[in-house]
Amino acid sequence: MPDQLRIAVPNKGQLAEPASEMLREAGYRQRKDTRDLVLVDPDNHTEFFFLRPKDIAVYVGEGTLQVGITGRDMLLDSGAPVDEVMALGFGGSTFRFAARDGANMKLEDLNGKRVATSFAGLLETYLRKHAVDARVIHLDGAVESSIRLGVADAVADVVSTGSTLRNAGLELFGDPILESEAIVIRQHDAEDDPQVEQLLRRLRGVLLARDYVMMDYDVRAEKLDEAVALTPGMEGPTVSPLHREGWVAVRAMVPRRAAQRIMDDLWEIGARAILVTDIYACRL
Ligand SMILES: Nc1ncnc2c1ncn2[C@@H]1O[C@H](COP(=O)(O)OP(=O)(O)OP(=O)(O)O)[C@@H](O)[C@H]1O
Ligand SMILES: O=P(O)(O)OC[C@H]1O[C@H](OP(=O)(O)OP(=O)(O)O)[C@H](O)[C@@H]1O
Ligand SMILES: [Mg+2]
Repeated sequence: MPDQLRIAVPNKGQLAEPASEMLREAGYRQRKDTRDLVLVDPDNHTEFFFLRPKDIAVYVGEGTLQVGITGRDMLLDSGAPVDEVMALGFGGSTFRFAARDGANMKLEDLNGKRVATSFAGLLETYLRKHAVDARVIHLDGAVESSIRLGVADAVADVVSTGSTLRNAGLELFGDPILESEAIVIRQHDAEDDPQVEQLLRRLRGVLLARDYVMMDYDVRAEKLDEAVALTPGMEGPTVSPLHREGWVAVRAMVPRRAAQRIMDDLWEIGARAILVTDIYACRL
């Protein structure tokens, strides 16, 4: 019997719900009560620990938990000895500088100034790399208010829609510091672990099932090459005989976003009975 796989999952905030949803889709049990801190999934020999997203890299870095889900910004901020092993496509945000609207700040202008952030590690690394000598004011959250309240001259914060910044009367400046999203992390140089490999395969399957649909259609045999160019599939489409002289049936995975355009193009070359279905789960 293998040891339990121990996985760290955000207990609250922007990543908590989508992370649990993805694990559920990958066939794992997830908590029903958002106050639960631990959940055992005996069928999968897995234990889930619900922790603050910022702490997850610390636990995984110490090796007490083999795998965790957190934000890329939080991983880099922690400085923990962990690696990003998979991007999960949700919890997308950009880490950016902002200052009072109309201040027209540039990165160099931060020399000698105070910059408030809740990602001090990430910010200090960036300032050092760009040889900017600013004082970093470490706050826990609601960083946007710090300028108005006289605690800082600029902020470095997570931006998604930008509405929090706008409401606080701030404007962005400088290049984006980091593009972040939810990721899976593991300890540096972690040994191969079949349970972890299985988790990653399952998550990859969920991502594919979200991003791709299955397309089926009938086409004249002489048009098959043109059709296959439109729907190359993952490893080549399945082509089956059709009980109709001169026609074949084709089945291939296509990107969900492109499905309507591909259907139009297939129709143009004479394909008919074009069907699109959701993929419930997959392993490629
Ligand atoms: N508004 C947002 N939209 C999308 N992603 C976001 C947003 N705010 C934060 N994130 C991302 O979600 C991850 C977790 O951030 P979150 O704000 O949930 O944690 P936190 O600040 O520690 O918790 P809380 O805000 O509940 O105190 C980070 O990687 C961050 O980049
Ligand atoms: O660009 P927007 O779509 O407005 O989102 C960005 C805001 O979302 C996060 O705040 P959160 O609710 O996590 O609060 P926090 O500052 O206390 O972490 C982040 O820190 C920004 O304040
Ligand atoms: Mg937050």
